Amino acid sequence: MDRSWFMNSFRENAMISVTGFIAVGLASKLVYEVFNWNYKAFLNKDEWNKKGFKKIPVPPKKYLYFGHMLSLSEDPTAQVNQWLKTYGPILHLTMGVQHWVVIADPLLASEIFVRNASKSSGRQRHIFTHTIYADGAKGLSFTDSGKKWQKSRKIAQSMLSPERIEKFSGVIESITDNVVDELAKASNRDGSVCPLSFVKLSTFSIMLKSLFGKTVDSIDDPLLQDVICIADGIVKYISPEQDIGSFIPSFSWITKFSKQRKGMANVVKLRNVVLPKLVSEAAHGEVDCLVKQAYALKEEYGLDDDDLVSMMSDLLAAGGDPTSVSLTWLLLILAQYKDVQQRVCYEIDAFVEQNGRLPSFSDRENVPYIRAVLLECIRFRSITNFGIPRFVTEDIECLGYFIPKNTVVMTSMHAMHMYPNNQTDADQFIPERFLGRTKTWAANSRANVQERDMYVFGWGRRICVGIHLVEVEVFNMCVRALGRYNIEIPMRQDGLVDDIISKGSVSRGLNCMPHDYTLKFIKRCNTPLDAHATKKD
Ligand code: HEM
Repeated sequence: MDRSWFMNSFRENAMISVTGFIAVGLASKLVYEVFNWNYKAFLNKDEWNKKGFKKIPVPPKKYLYFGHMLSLSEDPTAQVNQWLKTYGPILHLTMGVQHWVVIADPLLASEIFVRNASKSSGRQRHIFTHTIYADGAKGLSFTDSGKKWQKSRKIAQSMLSPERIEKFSGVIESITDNVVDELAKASNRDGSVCPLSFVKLSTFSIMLKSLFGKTVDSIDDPLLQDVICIADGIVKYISPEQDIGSFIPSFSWITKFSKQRKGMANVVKLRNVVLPKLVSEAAHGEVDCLVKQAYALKEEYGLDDDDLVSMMSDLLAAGGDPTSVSLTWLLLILAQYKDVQQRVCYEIDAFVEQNGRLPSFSDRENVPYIRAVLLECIRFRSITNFGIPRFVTEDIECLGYFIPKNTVVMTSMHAMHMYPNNQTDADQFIPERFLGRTKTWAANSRANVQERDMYVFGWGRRICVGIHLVEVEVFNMCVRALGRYNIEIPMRQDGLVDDIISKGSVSRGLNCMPHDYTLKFIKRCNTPLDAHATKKD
């Protein structure tokens, strides 16, 4: 039995030196809770074994009181995906007092999150995100789907509409160009470069500029450091192992005094200093930015300044962090699959020869291979595995299954993208499978389940509001990096190149990151872009 997942949270909480007194108290409390839990489990039993419904498979190694918590390995994502492979596309896990249902079948997910949207659009009661960070009802990402959430969501959707994002296309292109140049400089200086901090400079600069009209030039900018620190904190503390008290209420005292709680409190403190100032300066300043638009709508929608601050904090974090992860996968995949990189370069060069400039996002129709590569990147390596878990607020009956109220439901994006019914050779990187796909990612993600190719942005009412912005950023990074540079994984001393992609991913909070890697950026010579630049001179 691998208890490392569970034990890590204890180790981090520095609760190792338990005195005899505490140990006896704890043991008595445990015995009481076990009886209590057993009794409750007995009463609730029928909910999960209702007559006339199919039984949702329960993986083995479910322990008394702790349920599956002790069976999750060091890497819970890999363990759950392994169970999904073995027991089928729907699982029932018990995590202490919580019941989780994990789905790998897109059709089932669609039935639960789209057809039963009114019952499945709550958010998990995670103490850090739901209670401490969102204060129960503020902002967008971690609140329940009540009236305030609906209003905030409407404003966010209008702020991030394709038409509004189009107005910032010049800003996005120029920030991406600067970051690509910085990557190349660092690669020349040091022999190779780890892209993570540079792509964060790109995604967070784009968020700061478009939301607040703020410009940051370097990774060391204090404002950039603050917002990255807030986003990192949210991504870290939202993961379930940070929140033992929500699974085992009798251990909630650990959470109260834990290092994590202090960490989350510091994140909220920093947010409460940085965000109100940013929002106020943007709302009353001269620069055109998305906060101005939100500020103008706030009274009509019955929101106050605090609501706007929480919402902007959500957009900043959700906008900056996962997009940077998708860019790290993109650069790695392009570097490792050299033949794909070469075909992308041919397509860029052909476009430049005809048009005298690099393709912009509005030219995506004219670069079908690049479109297919970017879609396949998103499918092949999921940026997040479980997304932001949902909470079921009313009993659901779907496709012969019964999911009781108060269940946490989540999808495994990885398992869905690798689902054999959806894709042939799903574990291979084959961009050609998507040649001919013309839908934008936002349209693809909202399409009827039979027509969807991507699941990483979620489902139904709570589907990600930033899909269009992500696609624009990913497109620009691909085109603007490979328009001017080739990227390579540095050769080892033995003359071979590491296969980093096959190592799989590393969980960081909600995100799935590539294993550490560096890249070489090599200037491409005699490209059509150079020829056009010379002609202009
Ligand atoms: C590659 C990048 C991104 C990925 C993989 C991603 C993924 C997700 C997922 C899985 C959800 C939960 C959806 C659900 O519950 O069904 C979500 C929600 C959300 N995303 Fe994204 N996202 C990304 C980028 C962005 C960007 C750029 C923004 C904004 C600028 C954004 C803003 C949000 C917000 C506000 C929510 C909460 C929506 C709600 O609860 O109503 N995301 N995202």
